[in-house]
Amino acid sequence: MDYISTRGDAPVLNFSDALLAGLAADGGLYLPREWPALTFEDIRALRGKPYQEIAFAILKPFIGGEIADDRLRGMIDDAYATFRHQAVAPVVQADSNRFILELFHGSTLAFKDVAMQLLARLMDHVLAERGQRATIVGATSGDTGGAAIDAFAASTRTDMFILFPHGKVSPVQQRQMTTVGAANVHALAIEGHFDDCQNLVKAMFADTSFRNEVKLSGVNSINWARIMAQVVYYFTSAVSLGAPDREIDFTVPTGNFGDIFAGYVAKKMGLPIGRLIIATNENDILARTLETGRYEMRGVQATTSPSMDIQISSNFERLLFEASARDSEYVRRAMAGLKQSGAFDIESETLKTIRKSFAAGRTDEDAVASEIKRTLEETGLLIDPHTAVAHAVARQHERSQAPMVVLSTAHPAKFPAAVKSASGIDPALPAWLAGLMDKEEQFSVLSPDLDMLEAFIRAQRGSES
Ligand SMILES: Cc1ncc(COP(=O)(O)O)c(C=O)c1O
Ligand SMILES: N[C@@H](CCOP(=O)(O)O)C(=O)O
Repeated sequence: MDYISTRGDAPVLNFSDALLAGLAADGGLYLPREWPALTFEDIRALRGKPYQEIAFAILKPFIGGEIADDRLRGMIDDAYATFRHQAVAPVVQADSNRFILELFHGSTLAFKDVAMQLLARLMDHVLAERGQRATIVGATSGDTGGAAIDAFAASTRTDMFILFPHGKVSPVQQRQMTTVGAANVHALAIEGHFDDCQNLVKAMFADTSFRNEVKLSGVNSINWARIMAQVVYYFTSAVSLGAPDREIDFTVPTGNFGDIFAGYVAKKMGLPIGRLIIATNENDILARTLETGRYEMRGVQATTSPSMDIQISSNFERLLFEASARDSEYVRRAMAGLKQSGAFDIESETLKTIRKSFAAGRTDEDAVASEIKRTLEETGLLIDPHTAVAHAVARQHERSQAPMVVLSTAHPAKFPAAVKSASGIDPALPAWLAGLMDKEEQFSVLSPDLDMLEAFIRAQRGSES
């Protein structure tokens, strides 16, 4: 399978090279040249199969023959053996026609584990085959960082630097990044917002000499392999609810647009998804964009769903590319507008195409707290604030013709203060994380300065490679 950049000006790569590249050299994001298509019968045949087997069927066409089948199966099995639920991503009924897809049964209690556990194995495999090492950088608003550090702590071929906004992640999220104690991983608290961290990561990729010198790679959802691994649970949940014989709607709590874009990919591959509902907190840039056709940044608000406190939603670029019939010149213009003025307008045909598949809604902080309480009363389930954002928005978009699946992206124990204040219940961390809050932390505090950051990475990486 060939991979092309959304900006049309980077080399076409195979899967392994796209995996290691992270971001394309022209600043764009890699996507497969064409979408693998599954027939109605192919999808029906997935019913009743274990998660791992469905993962193999969905992922193989994206990887082509680059990894032997038995090796790929082994990596999938190992990745999902780390999950504490046999189904990996179980579906729980919340109402007659509303279901919750639980994506938080991995080691760090967030949906990021689903992709990150596989990504670490894929990267180590490709690096080992080539006899290479890589320096991985990542930006996190809280969950990507913990999942990445957990997944890569055992890696012998990578040095990892995770940038998080100082003081703006939950205490559990912070400790999942700062207490691992592995020599190859470094947690960096940046004085700024998540968008500053993400901009620094993109700036490091744009600095060609640094990129080549340290063999830079990335694990944010700018890396295609992250999206690819997340496509799988759209299939597992949809077939468990009767697809392909009926349409399924999904509501996804959205920040960087990676998770919901994976749903769009599943739809492109033939899964009968009716609507993909973008759910935002008060940082509602995506809901406003769907409504007005103008993507326009405003200041970031701190909320109880901090992982979605984002203004620059990286994967929206992938959607623009697809919805504009892969017009890379248009994508380049839009991204230049965003960089220069913090805004761009979506062409009317592209917007029409987006609105055919997507709808959007926002919630405020009061609604999130009420939703946590209401869901507990109605279903007995304690949900986290990100899931509550999605649940509240899902209620606005339900229709009798299709079941609604709400993606539950984090365990409530990652956000105990917000959950307790809304529900009165203090959610306990699972046994394997007991003692997390008492462990000694190790992290460095840095200002959002590219030169200083690159110097820091050179020095730390140099001392350990
Ligand atoms: C718990 C949680 N929910 C939702 C999101 C938003 O997902 P995405 O950035 O893929 O849109 C994030 C961050 O990515 C998250 O950590
Ligand atoms: N919400 C994310 C932000 C980074 O998103 P990613 O999916 O691009 O890695 C987080 O928790 O870090």
